[in-house]
Amino acid sequence: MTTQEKEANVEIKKFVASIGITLDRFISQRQQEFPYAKGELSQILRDIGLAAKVVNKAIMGSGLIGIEGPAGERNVQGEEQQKLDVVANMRFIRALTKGQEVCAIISEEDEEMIDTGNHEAKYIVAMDPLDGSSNIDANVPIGTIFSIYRRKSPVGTPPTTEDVLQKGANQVAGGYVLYGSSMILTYTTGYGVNGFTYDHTIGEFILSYPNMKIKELGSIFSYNEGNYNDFSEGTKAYLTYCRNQKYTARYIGSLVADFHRNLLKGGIFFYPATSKSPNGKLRLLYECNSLAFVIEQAGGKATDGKRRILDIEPHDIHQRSPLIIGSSAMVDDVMQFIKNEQFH
Ligand SMILES: O=P(O)(O)OC[C@H]1O[C@](O)(COP(=O)(O)O)[C@@H](O)[C@@H]1O
Ligand SMILES: [Mg+2]
Ligand SMILES: [Mg+2]
Repeated sequence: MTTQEKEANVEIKKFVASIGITLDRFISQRQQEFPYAKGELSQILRDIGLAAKVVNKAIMGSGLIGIEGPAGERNVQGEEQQKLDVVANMRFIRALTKGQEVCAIISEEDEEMIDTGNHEAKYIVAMDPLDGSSNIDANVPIGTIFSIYRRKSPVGTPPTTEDVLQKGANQVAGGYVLYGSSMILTYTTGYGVNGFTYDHTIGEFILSYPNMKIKELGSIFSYNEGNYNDFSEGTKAYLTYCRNQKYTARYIGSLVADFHRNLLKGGIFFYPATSKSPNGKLRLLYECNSLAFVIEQAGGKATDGKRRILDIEPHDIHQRSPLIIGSSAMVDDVMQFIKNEQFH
């Protein structure tokens, strides 16, 4: 072999080595750690990755192909649906149905549970197909949030509401996709949190954030200042404490983006009960549960101000919950301030 060929070989090896592990390979490697695993959950994670690629393409080109703006319908929450809410919803439902490993889906955009017809399938998916809808047209990062559960009803029968009304602690996987300056898929199956960045030059998600951990004590606090007057005295007292600590205030208004930033940098996000949303604004089954699973696996905490989010028994697929989530020491501090308010 000539020197040139040897050098070229070295370059090729270097290039190949520089490509991190792909999501696909990571999933397969992890699956081997569970001898009983048959690949169904792996397939669902792949289906989510596929749908995310398609949705990302639609988002990137939305201004060019006229899918910005309202769709002219309202969803079950009474919110005006954006065209991209509808597109993302369709794409994720299609990918999960065609993947054949999911028997039922609940979505922010659908009033009722969706029976996919895959009655032999063992899994349920709860999803917020497009999170941060109010930011779509402003080109601000948005996301997708998902939770995966094992069904409770017998395989081979139609899924029931009992299958979808499960507490967060029953999740077998939870995560989100962030559509920002780059697309990042982050998830946990209960064995740590890993983040994958999409490399569009090779069309693959590449492991870029292995074994993510959140700082015990961060210095970012994140909430909608416009709701301040509605907050409880304890929450207001904590916000004063944050200001006195010279913490940094950051609020994007897309839950996934605010969450991801705090996960990387350390911080706390909260959307408490307000007069407009007495039970909080965010939805337990397809916004709070998944992020609570991820944050706990990263060493943080998530509460509704009274209970651990993952212990809340749901009674309605679209029920809302106050959410306080992030660095464990900061969540403990808020809880202390809330506890103290009862004594004043
Ligand atoms: O505009 P507000 O009241 O601050 O609410 C922002 C919150 O609402 C949401 O946009 C709700 O999610 P959807 O966009 O999926 O409906 C969150 O992403 C975000 O954290
Ligand atoms: Mg949302
Ligand atoms: Mg949404």
